[in-house]
Amino acid sequence: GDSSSPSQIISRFQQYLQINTAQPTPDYHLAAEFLISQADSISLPSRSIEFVHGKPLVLIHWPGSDPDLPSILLYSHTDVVPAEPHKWDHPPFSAHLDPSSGRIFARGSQDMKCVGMQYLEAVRRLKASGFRPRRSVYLAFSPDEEIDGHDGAEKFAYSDVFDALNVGVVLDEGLASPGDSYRPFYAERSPWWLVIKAVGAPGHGAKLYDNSAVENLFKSIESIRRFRASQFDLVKTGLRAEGEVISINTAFLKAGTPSPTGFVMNLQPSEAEAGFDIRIPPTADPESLERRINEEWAPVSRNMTFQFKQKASVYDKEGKPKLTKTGSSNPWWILLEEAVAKADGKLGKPEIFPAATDSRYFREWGLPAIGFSPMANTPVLVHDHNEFLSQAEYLKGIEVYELIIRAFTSSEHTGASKDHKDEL
Ligand SMILES: CSCC[C@H](NC=O)C(=O)O
Ligand SMILES: [Zn+2]
Ligand SMILES: [Zn+2]
Repeated sequence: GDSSSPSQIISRFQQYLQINTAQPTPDYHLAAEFLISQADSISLPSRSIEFVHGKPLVLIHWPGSDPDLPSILLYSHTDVVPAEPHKWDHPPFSAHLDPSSGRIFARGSQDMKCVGMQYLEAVRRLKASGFRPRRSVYLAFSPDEEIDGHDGAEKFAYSDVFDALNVGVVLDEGLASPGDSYRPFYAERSPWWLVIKAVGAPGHGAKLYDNSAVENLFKSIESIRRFRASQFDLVKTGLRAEGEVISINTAFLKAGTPSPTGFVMNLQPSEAEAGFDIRIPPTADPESLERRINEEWAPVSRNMTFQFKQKASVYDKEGKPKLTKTGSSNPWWILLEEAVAKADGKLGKPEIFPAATDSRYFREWGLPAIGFSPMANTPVLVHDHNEFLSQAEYLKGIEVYELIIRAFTSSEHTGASKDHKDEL
């Protein structure tokens, strides 16, 4: 049929969603093959690059008429988080379209196969209309975002391939919005995965004594919980947005002496451990949090040690907090606002993304990166059961990207890129 018809557009989205790219065993090759076939069908050159064997990144190029201008990078990740099929109303890789609501159910429908395909559809339409971009446009489809991006975005952002693209601005994922405004993100919180460990003399389960491992750990946990409550209160009272406070949540608790029937009940263990997922906004002071960890959460005086399983810096290469400028100080931001308005959409106020995205690897170079997924009137279902996006919202998002790409590629401002960032 007509490749520009809504049913064909939706069918291509469904095809991408049906490729099972769930961690920890994503079918990256099938996804790459599909994406390359999409590039072929709109006559754009593409390549599949394996910075790490078995983990292809697909790069598609729409050459601009002024290739010396910094380019636009339309970025997305191809992997998705796992799903528990029996807890879904429709199989998570069926991309079932509910005829009455128009909802498409699939893992990845919001995070973020929607965005990757919308970029492609927007380019397809602009190209068909005869539009020729001034700047070059690159589409990158990257592996491994969901497991840290080390073999995906990080390798890419540090590669010669990336340097050769002369990227001036990156568009990456945002979050759905239950209201009618799209949500733009100018920064994200840095993940710190902290494991604290306490040791202490073992003893009889009937004895009350100080400095057992578990007592030592509990003192830390009490302090951690007070800190957590103080941060959460700022959100509950509306003083801060979710992305503006430090979050800390328990990932695991570990202590006890195993026995064939469970745990030994009358023995106080000599070691106890806990793991925490901490997220720090770039607006917070990481040194003061480190002091808290050293002095209150894992003090040597209480026989405690700690280690980080993950510790992303809040600073970029130049030692500045990883923030993309917003509003009138960033010409890209203005272009985004104008494009969304032109599409009759609303743009909410800039937010800090509460979790991690691959944008951190681009912001690390001082590059502007904007998190934006055009999904309004949609519940936030990233990583949840029954993740869905309505076909109307999906189609609307393509129009929004058409206008964004038009605006970004036409603008004459020189912009800045990784090696020439003095202008932004
Ligand atoms: C530290 S890499 C983990 C990346 C992951 N990103 C999306 O959920 C996250 O937990 O935020
Ligand atoms: Zn994502
Ligand atoms: Zn995710």
